[in-house]
Amino acid sequence: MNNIPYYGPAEVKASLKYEELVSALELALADFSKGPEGGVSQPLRATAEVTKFNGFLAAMPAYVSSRQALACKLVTFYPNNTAKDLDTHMAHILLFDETSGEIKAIMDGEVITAMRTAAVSAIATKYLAEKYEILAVLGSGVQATAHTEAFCKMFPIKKVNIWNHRTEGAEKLARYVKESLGIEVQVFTDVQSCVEEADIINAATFATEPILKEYSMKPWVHINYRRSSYHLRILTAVGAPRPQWQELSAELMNNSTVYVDSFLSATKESGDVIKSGAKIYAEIGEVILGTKKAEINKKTIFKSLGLALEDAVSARLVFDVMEQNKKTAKP
Ligand SMILES: NC(=O)c1ccc[n+]([C@@H]2O[C@H](COP(=O)([O-])OP(=O)(O)OC[C@H]3O[C@@H](n4cnc5c(N)ncnc54)[C@H](O)[C@@H]3O)[C@@H](O)[C@H]2O)c1
Ligand SMILES: O=C(O)[C@@H]1CCCCN1
Repeated sequence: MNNIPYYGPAEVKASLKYEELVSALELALADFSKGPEGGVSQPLRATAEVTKFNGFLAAMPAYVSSRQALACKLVTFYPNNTAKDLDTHMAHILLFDETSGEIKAIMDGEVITAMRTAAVSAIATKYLAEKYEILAVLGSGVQATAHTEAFCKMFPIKKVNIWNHRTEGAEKLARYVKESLGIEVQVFTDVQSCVEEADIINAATFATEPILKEYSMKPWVHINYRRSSYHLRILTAVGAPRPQWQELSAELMNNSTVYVDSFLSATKESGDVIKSGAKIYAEIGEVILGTKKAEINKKTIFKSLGLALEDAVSARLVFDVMEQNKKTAKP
């Protein structure tokens, strides 16, 4: 138990690159959707509710055989922390040796939670969207910022539209987009106008009631009359992680082709799925595997709950980089 390495947020951030994360997670999501022969073991996360303080503590263990990644994330979610100027999600990840079960490292899990969630939304977008010029972002917190960064790195985004329920937040994110990413940006005060022209929409808020309604999305952007000239838009939705919460209206869910990260998580944890009764078309891993084709004649939603396998794969990537750094630093 002595000398277990600890990697803080700065070390984790320096070790992870979106390109590598996307490739590794794509393979792991495909393994997951293969079923038992994919070599992924991942129960539904166990959650201890702290009702008095509107929070929870979740344990998220997973094993991904193809990456030799065995890990458990412990994450707290306290939405009321915003008022205290504290992070709303706090997380640590324990990484284990797959052969012996010994602990190999403990690391910050907040950077991983932000980056792996954005990377998975980017994977869904890569497979399911057909045009990548205008990004609409609903929310301006950790996830909205990570998604903006990941999407702008991975796709040829020309403009970012931002809406947040508090305009100051949207303006802060807009300054980051303009000054650090060098991309045109516009802040909106209503959701409808923000998403109207977008090719990709990302929703990452604490909304507990739908903020995005049926009328807010057109299924296609019509360029001319031939099918090849239409392009499919995508909504990646990462919020509303509780069975009673909704970020998207039931009409929108029911009039869309719904893809998820995990059938089990979506049907047990997602208010958007449970309250709307919407049918799930496929896991994104099935699309990556090619066992389910992308549906192209409807609105497209990718509903993400967040999976332990994503944390395990990311933690393993960080560990490998840190070990490599150690070797190269030795005289
Ligand atoms: N799918 C996943 O893998 C995954 C992973 C992490 C977080 N999440 C979820 O994503 C969402 C955003 O998380 P975050 O880390 O960015 O949190 P955050 O605290 O950094 O940001 C929360 C955002 O929601 C906004 N907001 C607060 N109350 C709102 C309301 N009533 N209506 C609309 N917007 C509101 C805030 O202004 C802020 O922009 C949460 O629901 C979180 O649980 C999902
Ligand atoms: O996958 C995650 O890490 C988060 C934990 C909190 C709720 C939303 N999903």
